[in-house]
Amino acid sequence: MSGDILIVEDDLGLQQALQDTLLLSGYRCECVPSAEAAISLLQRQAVQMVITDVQMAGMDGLGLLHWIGGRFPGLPVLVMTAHAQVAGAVSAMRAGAVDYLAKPFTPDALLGLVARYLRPPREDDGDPVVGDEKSIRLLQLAGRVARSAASVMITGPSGTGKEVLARFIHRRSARAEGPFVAINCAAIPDNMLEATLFGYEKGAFTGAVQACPGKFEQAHGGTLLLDEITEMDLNLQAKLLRVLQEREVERLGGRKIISLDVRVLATSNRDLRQAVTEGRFREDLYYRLNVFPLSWPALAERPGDILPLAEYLLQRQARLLGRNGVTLGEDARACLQAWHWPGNVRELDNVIQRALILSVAGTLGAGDILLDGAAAPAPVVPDDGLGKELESQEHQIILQALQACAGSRREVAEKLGISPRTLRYKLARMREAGIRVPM
Ligand SMILES: Nc1ncnc2c1ncn2[C@@H]1O[C@H](COP(=O)(O)OP(=O)(O)OP(=O)(O)O)[C@@H](O)[C@H]1O
Repeated sequence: MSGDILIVEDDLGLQQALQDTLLLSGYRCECVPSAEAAISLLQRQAVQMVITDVQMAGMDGLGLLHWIGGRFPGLPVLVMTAHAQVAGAVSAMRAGAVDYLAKPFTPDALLGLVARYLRPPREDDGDPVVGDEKSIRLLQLAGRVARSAASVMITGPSGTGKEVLARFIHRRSARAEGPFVAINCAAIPDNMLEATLFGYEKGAFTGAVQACPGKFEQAHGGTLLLDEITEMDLNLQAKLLRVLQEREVERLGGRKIISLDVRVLATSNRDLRQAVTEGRFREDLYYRLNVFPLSWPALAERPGDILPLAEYLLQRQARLLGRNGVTLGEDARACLQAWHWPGNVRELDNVIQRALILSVAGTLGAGDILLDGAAAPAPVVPDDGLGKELESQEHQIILQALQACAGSRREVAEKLGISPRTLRYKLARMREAGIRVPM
Protein backbone atom coordinates (compact mmCIF):
# COMPACT_ATOMS: atom_id res chain seq x y z
CA MET A 1 0.00 0.00 0.00
CA SER A 2 1.40 3.39 -0.85
CA GLY A 3 -0.05 6.74 -1.57
CA ASP A 4 -1.45 9.96 -0.39
CA ILE A 5 -0.91 11.46 3.00
CA LEU A 6 -2.96 14.43 4.14
CA ILE A 7 -1.01 16.85 6.36
CA VAL A 8 -3.14 19.14 8.54
CA GLU A 9 -0.94 21.83 10.06
CA ASP A 10 -1.49 25.56 10.52
CA ASP A 11 2.22 26.37 10.94
CA LEU A 12 3.08 26.73 7.29
CA GLY A 13 6.81 26.30 7.91
CA LEU A 14 6.32 22.97 9.62
CA GLN A 15 3.78 21.99 6.99
CA GLN A 16 6.38 22.56 4.28
CA ALA A 17 9.08 20.69 6.22
CA LEU A 18 6.80 17.67 6.69
CA GLN A 19 5.90 17.71 3.04
CA ASP A 20 9.58 17.91 1.99
CA THR A 21 10.54 14.98 4.17
CA LEU A 22 7.69 12.79 2.99
CA LEU A 23 8.05 13.73 -0.70
CA LEU A 24 11.73 12.85 -0.62
CA SER A 25 10.85 9.42 0.65
CA GLY A 26 8.52 8.92 -2.27
CA TYR A 27 5.15 9.59 -0.61
CA ARG A 28 2.57 11.82 -2.26
CA CYS A 29 1.19 14.50 0.07
CA GLU A 30 -1.57 17.08 0.26
CA CYS A 31 -1.39 19.89 2.82
CA VAL A 32 -4.18 21.91 4.40
CA PRO A 33 -3.98 24.53 7.18
CA SER A 34 -7.09 23.58 9.18
CA ALA A 35 -9.35 20.72 10.27
CA GLU A 36 -12.23 22.28 8.30
CA ALA A 37 -10.16 22.26 5.11
CA ALA A 38 -9.17 18.65 5.84
CA ILE A 39 -12.82 17.60 6.13
CA SER A 40 -13.69 19.31 2.90
CA LEU A 41 -10.79 17.55 1.15
CA LEU A 42 -11.63 14.14 2.67
CA GLN A 43 -15.18 14.45 1.35
CA ARG A 44 -13.83 14.82 -2.17
CA GLN A 45 -10.71 12.70 -2.19
CA ALA A 46 -9.50 9.40 -0.73
CA VAL A 47 -6.25 9.47 1.22
CA GLN A 48 -4.35 6.64 2.88
CA MET A 49 -3.24 8.41 6.05
CA VAL A 50 -3.74 11.70 7.92
CA ILE A 51 -1.09 13.51 9.95
CA THR A 52 -2.61 16.30 12.00
CA ASP A 53 -1.62 18.91 14.53
CA VAL A 54 -3.71 18.92 17.71
CA GLN A 55 -3.85 22.62 18.48
CA MET A 56 -5.39 24.58 15.65
CA ALA A 57 -7.72 27.56 15.41
CA GLY A 58 -11.33 26.51 14.78
CA MET A 59 -11.84 22.77 15.00
CA ASP A 60 -8.83 21.18 16.71
CA GLY A 61 -7.07 17.91 15.89
CA LEU A 62 -9.22 15.93 18.33
CA GLY A 63 -12.38 17.20 16.64
CA LEU A 64 -10.98 16.10 13.33
CA LEU A 65 -10.09 12.68 14.80
CA HIS A 66 -13.69 12.21 15.94
CA TRP A 67 -15.00 13.20 12.54
CA ILE A 68 -12.65 10.79 10.77
CA GLY A 69 -13.47 8.02 13.27
CA GLY A 70 -17.15 8.40 12.36
CA ARG A 71 -16.70 8.50 8.56
CA PHE A 72 -13.51 6.56 7.85
CA PRO A 73 -12.87 4.29 10.84
CA GLY A 74 -9.99 2.40 9.17
CA LEU A 75 -8.05 5.49 8.15
CA PRO A 76 -4.82 5.78 10.19
CA VAL A 77 -4.39 9.18 11.86
CA LEU A 78 -1.10 10.30 13.35
CA VAL A 79 -1.25 13.32 15.66
CA MET A 80 1.48 15.83 16.41
CA THR A 81 1.51 17.38 19.86
CA ALA A 82 3.68 19.94 21.57
CA HIS A 83 6.23 18.20 23.77
CA ALA A 84 4.70 19.43 27.02
CA GLN A 85 1.17 18.30 26.14
CA VAL A 86 1.25 14.64 27.04
CA ALA A 87 -2.41 14.88 28.00
CA GLY A 88 -3.25 15.91 24.43
CA ALA A 89 -1.46 12.84 23.10
CA VAL A 90 -3.28 10.57 25.54
CA SER A 91 -6.68 12.00 24.58
CA ALA A 92 -5.78 11.61 20.93
CA MET A 93 -4.85 7.95 21.37
CA ARG A 94 -8.11 7.38 23.22
CA ALA A 95 -9.97 9.04 20.39
CA GLY A 96 -8.48 6.54 17.96
CA ALA A 97 -5.21 8.06 16.73
CA VAL A 98 -2.87 5.25 15.71
CA ASP A 99 0.17 7.07 17.11
CA TYR A 100 1.57 10.45 18.02
CA LEU A 101 4.68 12.52 17.47
CA ALA A 102 5.87 14.89 20.19
CA LYS A 103 7.27 18.11 18.71
CA PRO A 104 10.04 18.70 17.93
CA PHE A 105 10.71 15.44 16.13
CA THR A 106 13.34 14.34 13.63
CA PRO A 107 12.58 13.45 10.00
CA ASP A 108 13.57 9.87 10.83
CA ALA A 109 11.00 9.67 13.64
CA LEU A 110 8.31 10.88 11.25
CA LEU A 111 9.30 8.47 8.48
CA GLY A 112 9.62 5.56 10.92
CA LEU A 113 6.08 6.05 12.18
CA VAL A 114 4.55 6.65 8.79
CA ALA A 115 6.24 3.53 7.40
CA ARG A 116 4.46 1.43 10.01
CA TYR A 117 1.17 2.21 8.30
CA LEU A 118 2.09 3.09 4.75
CA ARG A 119 4.80 1.74 2.53
CA PRO A 120 6.57 4.40 0.46
CA PRO A 121 6.41 3.66 -3.26
CA ARG A 122 9.89 2.30 -3.90
CA GLU A 123 11.88 3.43 -6.86
CA ASP A 124 13.83 0.22 -6.78
CA ASP A 125 11.22 -2.40 -7.37
CA GLY A 126 13.22 -3.42 -10.42
CA ASP A 127 15.59 -6.37 -10.39
CA PRO A 128 18.77 -6.00 -8.36
CA VAL A 129 21.51 -4.36 -10.41
CA VAL A 130 24.49 -6.67 -10.84
CA GLY A 131 27.62 -6.76 -12.97
CA ASP A 132 29.98 -9.10 -11.14
CA GLU A 133 30.11 -12.79 -12.02
CA LYS A 134 29.49 -13.72 -8.36
CA SER A 135 26.34 -11.60 -8.15
CA ILE A 136 25.04 -12.81 -11.50
CA ARG A 137 25.31 -16.40 -10.25
CA LEU A 138 23.66 -15.47 -6.95
CA LEU A 139 20.75 -13.86 -8.78
CA GLN A 140 20.28 -16.91 -11.01
CA LEU A 141 20.23 -19.11 -7.94
CA ALA A 142 17.76 -16.80 -6.18
CA GLY A 143 15.52 -16.89 -9.26
CA ARG A 144 15.37 -20.69 -9.09
CA VAL A 145 14.77 -20.75 -5.33
CA ALA A 146 12.02 -18.16 -5.75
CA ARG A 147 9.85 -20.63 -7.63
CA SER A 148 9.96 -23.13 -4.75
CA ALA A 149 8.07 -22.60 -1.51
CA ALA A 150 11.21 -22.87 0.63
CA SER A 151 12.06 -20.46 3.42
CA VAL A 152 15.11 -18.45 2.48
CA MET A 153 17.71 -16.93 4.78
CA ILE A 154 19.72 -14.10 3.24
CA THR A 155 22.92 -13.17 5.02
CA GLY A 156 25.49 -10.48 4.33
CA PRO A 157 26.93 -7.32 5.86
CA SER A 158 24.75 -4.27 6.37
CA GLY A 159 23.78 -2.38 3.23
CA THR A 160 24.67 -5.13 0.76
CA GLY A 161 21.17 -5.31 -0.71
CA LYS A 162 19.57 -8.14 1.26
CA GLU A 163 16.13 -6.54 1.17
CA VAL A 164 16.47 -5.87 -2.55
CA LEU A 165 17.20 -9.58 -3.04
CA ALA A 166 14.23 -10.57 -0.88
CA ARG A 167 11.90 -8.41 -3.00
CA PHE A 168 13.33 -10.01 -6.12
CA ILE A 169 12.54 -13.49 -4.74
CA HIS A 170 8.99 -12.41 -3.97
CA ARG A 171 8.46 -10.98 -7.46
CA ARG A 172 9.78 -14.14 -9.08
CA SER A 173 7.63 -16.41 -6.94
CA ALA A 174 4.14 -17.76 -7.48
CA ARG A 175 3.06 -15.24 -4.80
CA ALA A 176 4.14 -12.20 -6.81
CA GLU A 177 0.56 -10.90 -6.96
CA GLY A 178 0.21 -11.22 -3.18
CA PRO A 179 1.53 -8.71 -0.63
CA PHE A 180 5.19 -8.29 0.28
CA VAL A 181 5.43 -7.22 3.91
CA ALA A 182 8.77 -6.38 5.53
CA ILE A 183 9.46 -5.89 9.19
CA ASN A 184 12.77 -4.86 10.67
CA CYS A 185 13.12 -6.84 13.89
CA ALA A 186 15.96 -4.60 15.10
CA ALA A 187 14.06 -1.34 14.65
CA ILE A 188 10.99 -2.19 16.74
CA PRO A 189 11.26 -2.22 20.55
CA ASP A 190 11.10 -5.75 22.01
CA ASN A 191 7.82 -5.11 23.79
CA MET A 192 6.14 -3.97 20.55
CA LEU A 193 7.56 -6.56 18.19
CA GLU A 194 5.26 -9.37 19.28
CA ALA A 195 2.14 -7.21 18.83
CA THR A 196 3.43 -5.95 15.49
CA LEU A 197 4.08 -9.47 14.19
CA PHE A 198 1.02 -11.26 15.51
CA GLY A 199 -1.49 -8.40 15.86
CA TYR A 200 -3.70 -7.62 18.82
CA GLU A 201 -7.30 -7.22 19.86
CA LYS A 202 -8.74 -4.03 21.33
CA GLY A 203 -7.76 -3.77 25.02
CA ALA A 204 -4.98 -6.42 24.82
CA PHE A 205 -2.67 -3.92 26.53
CA THR A 206 -2.69 -0.26 27.53
CA GLY A 207 -2.85 1.76 24.35
CA ALA A 208 -4.49 -0.98 22.27
CA VAL A 209 -7.48 1.23 21.53
CA GLN A 210 -8.48 -0.70 18.46
CA ALA A 211 -7.83 -4.18 17.09
CA CYS A 212 -4.92 -4.39 14.70
CA PRO A 213 -3.88 -7.25 12.39
CA GLY A 214 -0.23 -8.28 12.63
CA LYS A 215 2.35 -8.45 9.85
CA PHE A 216 1.71 -12.18 9.44
CA GLU A 217 -1.95 -11.55 8.68
CA GLN A 218 -1.09 -8.65 6.39
CA ALA A 219 1.25 -10.94 4.43
CA HIS A 220 -1.43 -13.62 3.93
CA GLY A 221 -1.14 -15.00 0.40
CA GLY A 222 2.25 -13.34 -0.04
CA THR A 223 5.69 -13.04 1.52
CA LEU A 224 6.83 -11.82 4.93
CA LEU A 225 10.39 -10.56 5.26
CA LEU A 226 11.78 -10.74 8.77
CA ASP A 227 14.70 -8.36 8.50
CA GLU A 228 17.57 -8.73 10.99
CA ILE A 229 15.94 -11.75 12.56
CA THR A 230 18.90 -12.47 14.85
CA GLU A 231 17.99 -9.34 16.84
CA MET A 232 14.74 -10.92 18.03
CA ASP A 233 14.73 -11.97 21.68
CA LEU A 234 14.71 -15.67 22.54
CA ASN A 235 11.16 -15.75 23.93
CA LEU A 236 9.77 -14.28 20.80
CA GLN A 237 11.86 -16.65 18.71
CA ALA A 238 10.03 -19.52 20.41
CA LYS A 239 6.64 -17.96 19.60
CA LEU A 240 7.71 -17.35 16.03
CA LEU A 241 8.76 -20.96 15.64
CA ARG A 242 5.34 -22.10 16.81
CA VAL A 243 3.58 -19.86 14.29
CA LEU A 244 5.82 -21.15 11.50
CA GLN A 245 5.25 -24.78 12.45
CA GLU A 246 1.53 -24.55 12.92
CA ARG A 247 0.90 -22.05 10.12
CA GLU A 248 -1.60 -20.21 12.25
CA VAL A 249 -1.56 -17.18 14.48
CA GLU A 250 -3.53 -15.88 17.42
CA ARG A 251 -3.67 -12.12 18.00
CA LEU A 252 -2.58 -10.86 21.42
CA GLY A 253 -5.63 -10.78 23.65
CA GLY A 254 -7.62 -12.73 21.08
CA ARG A 255 -9.10 -16.22 21.06
CA LYS A 256 -9.57 -16.74 17.37
CA ILE A 257 -7.04 -18.90 15.52
CA ILE A 258 -6.21 -17.43 12.14
CA SER A 259 -4.71 -19.77 9.58
CA LEU A 260 -1.91 -18.41 7.45
CA ASP A 261 -0.55 -18.88 3.99
CA VAL A 262 2.70 -16.93 4.17
CA ARG A 263 6.16 -17.56 2.81
CA VAL A 264 8.82 -16.35 5.20
CA LEU A 265 12.13 -14.87 4.14
CA ALA A 266 14.63 -13.68 6.73
CA THR A 267 17.83 -11.65 6.69
CA SER A 268 20.71 -11.24 9.06
CA ASN A 269 24.05 -9.52 9.01
CA ARG A 270 25.46 -11.84 11.68
CA ASP A 271 27.17 -15.19 11.39
CA LEU A 272 24.13 -17.35 12.08
CA ARG A 273 25.95 -20.50 13.12
CA GLN A 274 27.90 -18.47 15.63
CA ALA A 275 24.71 -16.84 16.96
CA VAL A 276 23.36 -20.38 17.50
CA THR A 277 26.55 -21.52 19.22
CA GLU A 278 26.46 -18.48 21.49
CA GLY A 279 22.86 -19.28 22.44
CA ARG A 280 21.52 -16.05 20.94
CA PHE A 281 19.57 -17.74 18.17
CA ARG A 282 17.45 -20.88 18.56
CA GLU A 283 18.83 -23.84 16.69
CA ASP A 284 15.37 -25.17 15.74
CA LEU A 285 14.40 -21.79 14.30
CA TYR A 286 17.71 -21.69 12.46
CA TYR A 287 16.93 -24.98 10.70
CA ARG A 288 13.37 -23.90 10.01
CA LEU A 289 14.39 -20.66 8.30
CA ASN A 290 17.67 -21.68 6.79
CA VAL A 291 16.13 -24.16 4.34
CA PHE A 292 17.80 -22.24 1.56
CA PRO A 293 20.68 -19.97 2.57
CA LEU A 294 21.80 -17.18 0.22
CA SER A 295 24.73 -14.97 1.04
CA TRP A 296 25.31 -11.57 -0.52
CA PRO A 297 28.97 -10.68 0.04
CA ALA A 298 30.39 -7.25 0.85
CA LEU A 299 30.51 -4.91 -2.16
CA ALA A 300 34.33 -4.94 -2.14
CA GLU A 301 34.23 -8.69 -2.81
CA ARG A 302 32.21 -8.19 -5.99
CA PRO A 303 33.97 -5.22 -7.59
CA GLY A 304 32.21 -5.76 -10.91
CA ASP A 305 28.99 -4.48 -9.31
CA ILE A 306 30.39 -1.08 -8.27
CA LEU A 307 30.06 0.87 -11.52
CA PRO A 308 26.73 -0.57 -12.71
CA LEU A 309 25.33 0.17 -9.24
CA ALA A 310 26.82 3.68 -9.22
CA GLU A 311 25.17 4.42 -12.58
CA TYR A 312 21.85 3.06 -11.40
CA LEU A 313 21.91 4.95 -8.09
CA LEU A 314 22.97 8.14 -9.87
CA GLN A 315 20.00 7.98 -12.20
CA ARG A 316 17.68 7.15 -9.30
CA GLN A 317 18.83 10.19 -7.28
CA ALA A 318 19.00 12.44 -10.32
CA ARG A 319 15.36 11.70 -11.09
CA LEU A 320 14.39 12.78 -7.57
CA LEU A 321 16.30 16.01 -7.98
CA GLY A 322 15.02 16.72 -11.47
CA ARG A 323 18.58 16.38 -12.83
CA ASN A 324 18.10 13.72 -15.47
CA GLY A 325 21.02 13.17 -17.79
CA VAL A 326 23.84 13.67 -15.22
CA THR A 327 26.73 11.30 -15.90
CA LEU A 328 29.81 10.00 -14.10
CA GLY A 329 33.17 11.23 -15.41
CA GLU A 330 36.07 8.81 -15.97
CA ASP A 331 37.98 10.15 -12.93
CA ALA A 332 34.89 9.77 -10.73
CA ARG A 333 34.51 6.17 -11.90
CA ALA A 334 38.16 5.44 -11.09
CA CYS A 335 37.63 6.85 -7.61
CA LEU A 336 34.53 4.75 -6.95
CA GLN A 337 36.12 1.60 -8.30
CA ALA A 338 39.17 2.00 -6.04
CA TRP A 339 37.29 2.49 -2.76
CA HIS A 340 36.78 -0.39 -0.32
CA TRP A 341 33.14 0.42 0.56
CA PRO A 342 32.88 -0.56 4.24
CA GLY A 343 29.23 0.57 4.19
CA ASN A 344 28.51 -1.39 0.98
CA VAL A 345 25.78 -0.29 -1.46
CA ARG A 346 24.11 2.01 1.08
CA GLU A 347 27.40 3.92 1.39
CA LEU A 348 27.69 4.10 -2.39
CA ASP A 349 24.18 5.54 -2.51
CA ASN A 350 25.13 8.21 0.06
CA VAL A 351 28.31 9.12 -1.81
CA ILE A 352 26.35 9.54 -5.04
CA GLN A 353 23.74 11.71 -3.29
CA ARG A 354 26.47 13.90 -1.87
CA ALA A 355 28.15 14.26 -5.26
CA LEU A 356 24.89 15.34 -6.85
CA ILE A 357 24.29 17.94 -4.16
CA LEU A 358 27.79 19.36 -4.50
CA SER A 359 27.97 19.48 -8.22
CA VAL A 360 25.91 21.57 -10.59
CA ALA A 361 27.67 20.22 -13.66
CA GLY A 362 26.28 17.63 -16.03
CA THR A 363 29.22 15.29 -15.39
CA LEU A 364 30.33 14.34 -11.89
CA GLY A 365 34.10 14.49 -11.42
CA ALA A 366 36.47 12.95 -8.88
CA GLY A 367 36.29 16.17 -6.88
CA ASP A 368 32.59 15.59 -6.26
CA ILE A 369 33.15 12.12 -4.80
CA LEU A 370 33.54 12.53 -1.05
CA LEU A 371 34.24 9.26 0.67
CA ASP A 372 33.63 8.51 4.33
CA GLY A 373 36.66 8.16 6.61
CA ALA A 374 39.27 10.26 4.85
CA ALA A 375 41.99 8.27 6.64
CA ALA A 376 41.59 5.35 4.26
CA PRO A 377 43.39 5.49 0.93
CA ALA A 378 41.29 7.37 -1.58
CA PRO A 379 42.94 8.24 -4.84
CA VAL A 380 42.44 11.66 -6.43
CA VAL A 381 39.75 12.62 -3.97
CA PRO A 382 39.74 15.83 -1.94
CA ASP A 383 39.89 15.17 1.77
CA ASP A 384 36.81 15.15 3.93
CA GLY A 385 37.72 18.58 5.31
CA LEU A 386 37.21 20.15 1.91
CA GLY A 387 33.95 18.31 1.51
CA LYS A 388 32.65 19.55 4.83
CA GLU A 389 33.87 23.04 4.03
CA LEU A 390 32.03 23.06 0.72
CA GLU A 391 28.95 21.64 2.31
CA SER A 392 28.91 24.22 5.05
CA GLN A 393 29.50 27.01 2.51
CA GLU A 394 26.55 25.77 0.54
CA HIS A 395 24.43 25.73 3.69
CA GLN A 396 25.45 29.34 4.44
CA ILE A 397 24.54 30.44 0.93
CA ILE A 398 21.13 28.81 1.17
CA LEU A 399 20.47 30.27 4.63
CA GLN A 400 21.45 33.76 3.44
CA ALA A 401 19.25 33.44 0.38
CA LEU A 402 16.34 32.35 2.55
CA GLN A 403 16.80 35.42 4.70
CA ALA A 404 17.17 37.74 1.71
CA CYS A 405 14.01 36.37 0.10
CA ALA A 406 12.03 36.38 3.37
CA GLY A 407 11.67 32.61 3.16
CA SER A 408 10.09 32.45 -0.30
CA ARG A 409 11.29 29.17 -1.70
CA ARG A 410 10.41 30.03 -5.24
CA GLU A 411 12.54 33.18 -5.09
CA VAL A 412 15.41 31.37 -3.34
CA ALA A 413 15.43 28.65 -5.98
CA GLU A 414 15.44 31.28 -8.75
CA LYS A 415 18.18 33.28 -7.06
CA LEU A 416 20.39 30.22 -6.66
CA GLY A 417 19.61 28.92 -10.13
CA ILE A 418 18.32 25.56 -8.92
CA SER A 419 14.92 23.94 -9.27
CA PRO A 420 12.44 24.24 -6.37
CA ARG A 421 12.68 20.46 -6.09
CA THR A 422 16.47 20.56 -5.66
CA LEU A 423 16.06 23.30 -3.07
CA ARG A 424 13.51 21.21 -1.17
CA TYR A 425 15.90 18.29 -1.24
CA LYS A 426 18.82 20.35 0.03
CA LEU A 427 16.71 21.88 2.82
CA ALA A 428 15.53 18.47 3.95
CA ARG A 429 19.15 17.26 4.04
CA MET A 430 20.14 20.33 6.07
CA ARG A 431 17.36 19.65 8.54
CA GLU A 432 18.49 16.04 8.77
CA ALA A 433 21.97 17.33 9.62
CA GLY A 434 20.42 19.26 12.53
CA ILE A 435 20.57 22.73 10.92
CA ARG A 436 17.68 25.02 11.83
CA VAL A 437 16.14 26.17 8.61
CA PRO A 438 14.08 29.35 9.12
CA MET A 439 10.75 29.48 7.32
N1 LIG B 1 21.86 -4.88 -6.29
C1 LIG B 1 21.19 -3.74 -6.03
N2 LIG B 1 20.49 -3.16 -6.99
C2 LIG B 1 19.86 -1.99 -6.74
N3 LIG B 1 19.87 -1.35 -5.57
C3 LIG B 1 20.54 -1.89 -4.57
C4 LIG B 1 21.22 -3.13 -4.73
N4 LIG B 1 21.79 -3.44 -3.58
C5 LIG B 1 21.47 -2.47 -2.71
N5 LIG B 1 20.73 -1.52 -3.31
C6 LIG B 1 20.26 -0.26 -2.68
O1 LIG B 1 21.09 -0.04 -1.55
C7 LIG B 1 20.35 0.31 -0.39
C8 LIG B 1 20.54 -0.73 0.69
O2 LIG B 1 19.97 -1.97 0.29
P1 LIG B 1 19.16 -2.94 1.29
O3 LIG B 1 18.27 -2.15 2.19
O4 LIG B 1 18.54 -4.01 0.47
O5 LIG B 1 20.40 -3.50 2.12
P2 LIG B 1 20.38 -4.53 3.35
O6 LIG B 1 21.50 -5.46 3.14
O7 LIG B 1 19.01 -5.09 3.52
O8 LIG B 1 20.73 -3.54 4.55
P3 LIG B 1 20.57 -3.80 6.16
O9 LIG B 1 21.39 -4.98 6.49
O10 LIG B 1 21.15 -2.54 6.73
O11 LIG B 1 19.10 -3.95 6.38
C9 LIG B 1 18.90 0.45 -0.87
O12 LIG B 1 18.68 1.81 -1.19
C10 LIG B 1 18.84 -0.39 -2.12
O13 LIG B 1 17.89 0.12 -3.01
